[in-house]
Amino acid sequence: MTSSIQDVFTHIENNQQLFVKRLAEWVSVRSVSSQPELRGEVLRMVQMTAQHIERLGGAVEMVDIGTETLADGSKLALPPVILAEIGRDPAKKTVCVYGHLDVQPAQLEDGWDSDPFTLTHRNGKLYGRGATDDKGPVLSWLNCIESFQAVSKALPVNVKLCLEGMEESGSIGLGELIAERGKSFFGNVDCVCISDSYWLGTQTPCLTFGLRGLCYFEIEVQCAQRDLHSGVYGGSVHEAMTDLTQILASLVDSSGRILVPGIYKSVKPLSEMEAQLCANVDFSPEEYRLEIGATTLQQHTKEDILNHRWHLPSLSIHGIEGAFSELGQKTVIPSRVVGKFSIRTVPNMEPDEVERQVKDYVAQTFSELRSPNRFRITMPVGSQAWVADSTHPNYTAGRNAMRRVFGVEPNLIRDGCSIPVTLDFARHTALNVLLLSLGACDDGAHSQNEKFNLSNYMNGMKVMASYLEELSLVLPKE
Ligand SMILES: NCC(=O)N[C@@H](Cc1c[nH]cn1)C(=O)O
Ligand SMILES: [Zn+2]
Ligand SMILES: [Zn+2]
Repeated sequence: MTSSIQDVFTHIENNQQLFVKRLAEWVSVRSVSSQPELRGEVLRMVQMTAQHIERLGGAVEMVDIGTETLADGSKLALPPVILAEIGRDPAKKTVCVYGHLDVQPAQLEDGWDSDPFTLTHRNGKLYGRGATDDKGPVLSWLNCIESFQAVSKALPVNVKLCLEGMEESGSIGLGELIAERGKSFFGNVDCVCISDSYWLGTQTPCLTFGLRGLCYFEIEVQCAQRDLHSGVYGGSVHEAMTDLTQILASLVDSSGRILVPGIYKSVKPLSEMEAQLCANVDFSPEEYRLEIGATTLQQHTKEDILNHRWHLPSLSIHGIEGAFSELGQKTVIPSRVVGKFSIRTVPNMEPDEVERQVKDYVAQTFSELRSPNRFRITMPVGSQAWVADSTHPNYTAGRNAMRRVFGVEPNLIRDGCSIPVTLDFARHTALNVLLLSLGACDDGAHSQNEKFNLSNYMNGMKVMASYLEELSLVLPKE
């Protein structure tokens, strides 16, 4: 008797302990792509995943994508990209699953309640860096495929995998690979699925069809050849931090309005359909405020909040490299500081124009300080916003799968974060990309105490299994 999708679901349910243990192994690898000293860990994570796919009978290619040049001019090898395939039945459709194996930095001292790289199960939540962004979802795909195999149910579609180790650092090198393999590895792919985004709330599942882009800036100011005692030298040096903080303060006002001249001129006006979408989704401003622990928000209605998160640019100041930030009262004048901020871009903003506007404005602001210090501004990462065709059968398959597992209609939403590869697929292929969101809004991606709900982990694997079956039914036959 052939196995059913219910048998796959039952296998998933019966192997919860094994799947949690595996996630713990993955989270324990400190695959932080932004810290060069941990590049070996990113490589180890990629190799572990490749071996896991091979154990599932997959064919794996580890593609060398070269090196990156660090701020000091040195070269560092980029982690290879995994291009793999499980199932090559020419009679079946093919989906390509994308995910990333690198994570954002984390340390206990940031305010975690447990070691960020030790998966900790508390009250039905699996706490650890990468649990939701994006190791949990990537591992879910492999567990899902294993569950089909375990009950001897053939995969309904062929599955290709594109897994990288640099997403949290701007997916360096991936775009070129997709361009190069657009007609080969990606040539027989029918659609793409990415699970690297989050629900608007904690209960209603979501499909995401739009993301903001990201323009990341670094402003370097140097006032001396070494750090200086602020008592001995203070008052006689044009301090780099003084210059930098005045520049940063000139970028955005307390209402969140970006002060760079012309930055809003290319923003696409809100359409009636977009306004309606904001009005229809299941989202509570009060739940959102309480969940993030803010006393008040910049906006107060559901529509206004979502419009600002999805359809309008925002500017965030992230930190200052070289500034003193430890506990205690170090009395130093930092000789060289690098301020870091980013602008989330929305449709029709172009990264090149944003770069020009920001650089002109910051240079003008710096010149008005009449400072003799050395100054430089760069934009290491720049990407546009991304919006998919949510009427594509790929979205129908996602919707049907979510409805089957959760018993409710998923919300169709946009998100304010960025996933660079979505643009690479749009630029170099004609493939539809579905963001099959598995994480809850309070998962804390990039934040302290990042977590993945055990229920989202387990139900997510069932959604994936059901999505693969739905794809085989809804994708048009040739
Ligand atoms: N889960 C998606 C995500 O977190 N994407 C990052 C992408 C990034 C980070 N630095 C450069 N790109 C995001 O911050 O949106
Ligand atoms: Zn991610
Ligand atoms: Zn992330």
